[in-house]
Amino acid sequence: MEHKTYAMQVQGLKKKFKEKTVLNGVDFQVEKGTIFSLLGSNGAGKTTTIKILTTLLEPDEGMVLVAGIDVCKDIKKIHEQISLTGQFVAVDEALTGMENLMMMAKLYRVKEPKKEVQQLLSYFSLETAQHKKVSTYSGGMRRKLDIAMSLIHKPSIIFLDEPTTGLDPQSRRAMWAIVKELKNQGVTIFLTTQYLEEAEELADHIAILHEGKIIKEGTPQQLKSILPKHVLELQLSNQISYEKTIDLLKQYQLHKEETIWTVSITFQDVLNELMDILQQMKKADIQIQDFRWKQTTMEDVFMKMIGKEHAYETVDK
Ligand SMILES: Nc1ncnc2c1ncn2[C@@H]1O[C@H](COP(=O)(O)OP(=O)(O)OP(=O)(O)O)[C@@H](O)[C@H]1O
Repeated sequence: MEHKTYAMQVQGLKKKFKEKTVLNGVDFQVEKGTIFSLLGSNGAGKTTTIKILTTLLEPDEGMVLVAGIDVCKDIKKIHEQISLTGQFVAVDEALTGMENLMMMAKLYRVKEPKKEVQQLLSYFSLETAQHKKVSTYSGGMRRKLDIAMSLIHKPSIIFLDEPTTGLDPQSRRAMWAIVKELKNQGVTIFLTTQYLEEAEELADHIAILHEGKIIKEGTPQQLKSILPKHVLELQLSNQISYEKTIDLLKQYQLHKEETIWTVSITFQDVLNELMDILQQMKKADIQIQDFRWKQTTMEDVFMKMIGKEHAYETVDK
């Protein structure tokens, strides 16, 4: 069943812990050389999926091929192809960055360890810190070292489990650049993240895991097209204007936030409807404090897909 264009193929994957079913027939495919992001709420089973794909955990049922190899059959061969960074890989705090890398190079019997290690240190801008103990590193430097260590054996697939959790915005952006560069070099990346905008920024394909199954997948653009594009948020000047607006616009799809006198309107046909609304509001002497167009975010899509109330999907008539 190996497919030339897929780095990973998962079909009918099931996993239970005692009586608790975590994965209940998960299906997805990841094309080679792309970034795939698996999203899900806390406890949805993302880490469980990664553990199965990286051979740390056995599936109960289903087909799981990584680099064309069955995860239940040839673990050693899979290990040559993959790397895992994030929640499980321990960088040794008592060693320097360079020593950590050398340790990995020896573990993988890299032919020219010094040369490879220097290349990685340079690639990740860790040269000046290479002789300092990791315990003195910032969060961003540790993550970079973690990824550098996982690349020493030149894997074709890397698993990044929440690579930017806890990093400041600048380090997150630096990490994004690294992930994109890895993709440019042809590496396939399996990414989990708490930050939906990160998935949107990086992923070619996103799958949403919920209640044991993939409930939606597609490119970020495809997923965002589920929701209306045009949502106008109006902040009214006072309670009377707020109430008048709700009454006046009752035929529209509205989301109301009374405590801040804000009403969001979902449009189908922006131009005509907007002109009409503004005229009616002027006639009714409604005072608008502020307004702005809202962009659909991946978070909006995610909340809608997992059935949590979505601000602009609340129909109040
Ligand atoms: N070894 C285990 N034994 C029993 N239950 C487990 C085990 N590993 C995971 N679970 C349970 O399986 C469910 C899925 O856990 P998992 O860590 O895969 O979720 P996750 O999507 O990665 O969540 P998070 O975003 O919080 O990391 C959780 O309810 C968890 O408690």
